[in-house]
Amino acid sequence: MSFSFNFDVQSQGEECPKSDIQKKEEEAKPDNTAKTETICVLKTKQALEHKPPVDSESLFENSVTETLTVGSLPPLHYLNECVFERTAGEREDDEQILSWTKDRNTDLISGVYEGGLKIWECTYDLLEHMDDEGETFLGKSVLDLGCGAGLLGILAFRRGARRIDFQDYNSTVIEQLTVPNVLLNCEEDSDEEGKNGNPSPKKRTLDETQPLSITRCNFFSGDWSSFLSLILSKEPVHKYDIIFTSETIYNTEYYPSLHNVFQKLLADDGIVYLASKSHYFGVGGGLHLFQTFVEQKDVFQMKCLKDIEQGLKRHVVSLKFKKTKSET
Ligand SMILES: C[S@@+](CC[C@H](N)C(=O)[O-])C[C@H]1O[C@@H](n2cnc3c(N)ncnc32)[C@H](O)[C@@H]1O
Repeated sequence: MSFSFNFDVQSQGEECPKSDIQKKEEEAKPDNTAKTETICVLKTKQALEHKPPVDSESLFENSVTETLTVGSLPPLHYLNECVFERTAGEREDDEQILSWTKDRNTDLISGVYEGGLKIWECTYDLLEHMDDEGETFLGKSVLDLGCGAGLLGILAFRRGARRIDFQDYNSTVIEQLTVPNVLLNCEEDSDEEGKNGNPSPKKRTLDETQPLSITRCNFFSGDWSSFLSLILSKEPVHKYDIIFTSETIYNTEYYPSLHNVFQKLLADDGIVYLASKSHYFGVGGGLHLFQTFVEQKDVFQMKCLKDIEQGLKRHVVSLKFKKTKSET
């Protein structure tokens, strides 16, 4: 598996798949010059809620399923990303990101495709950290923010979380990758049975009252501001006990909307687990810039949980609401 990444910050005059809002703006512009500017400036995508399809068979056509095992965590199943290279033309892809990323061999096109079709390195770091920490997730409400393949949310799902919401910028990622991956994890693995049919220690960590049913999961696409408005529009407003977010702080432009999601949607005693590289070459963001941003906002206490020194430096951190004086 390759961990290299190619950022493609949109250059002038190139044609690329566009978000609905970008398309609308272009229609209103009379000439091509304005069109190019619009593509470069706007990075918004209207939030949508996605329901899993009734007939999901076509999602798995010509696919190869992989299984990831980390320590004592339940095995996590997912589609090998090479399926999109072979079947891009046959899949639903209004955003055209499957064919675009295949042809351009790019990991990220800022504001168009935010990288969700591959599993990024820090997801593995965060899974390892969750294994070390032994979080059970029982009865918790979890958000996998910028989920891509959704392995962090799927871990919470397999471990008995009460509600798991998945959000990705791209609707194609949600429909073609996240939803199929959750479906692949809806059956218990036979190797979780212990000897004589008794539950193994692994299986006992699952909440027996929570069936592995996709009805516990919700799926959203769209940019973070729009996603936040959508969640806040539902009464009663839902707050999350745990927010996972891996490799989502590469672009400093998105820090205000990301921070706003944390601030508005995290439960008072909730926790954000964030995993990131120290620095993202090519786009400029990274953990230290985000930490400065968080300190300036003065809402969250950020704590380092794990540093990984091999290869590009990576980190796992947590964010919790700062306590007011009366609470301490
Ligand atoms: C590099 S991918 C990481 C995917 C996954 N978390 C992983 O670690 O494999 C970054 C993710 O952040 C999300 N993202 C980035 N910027 C966003 C924005 N402004 N609004 C909404 N989502 C965004 C995208 O959905 C994308 O999947």
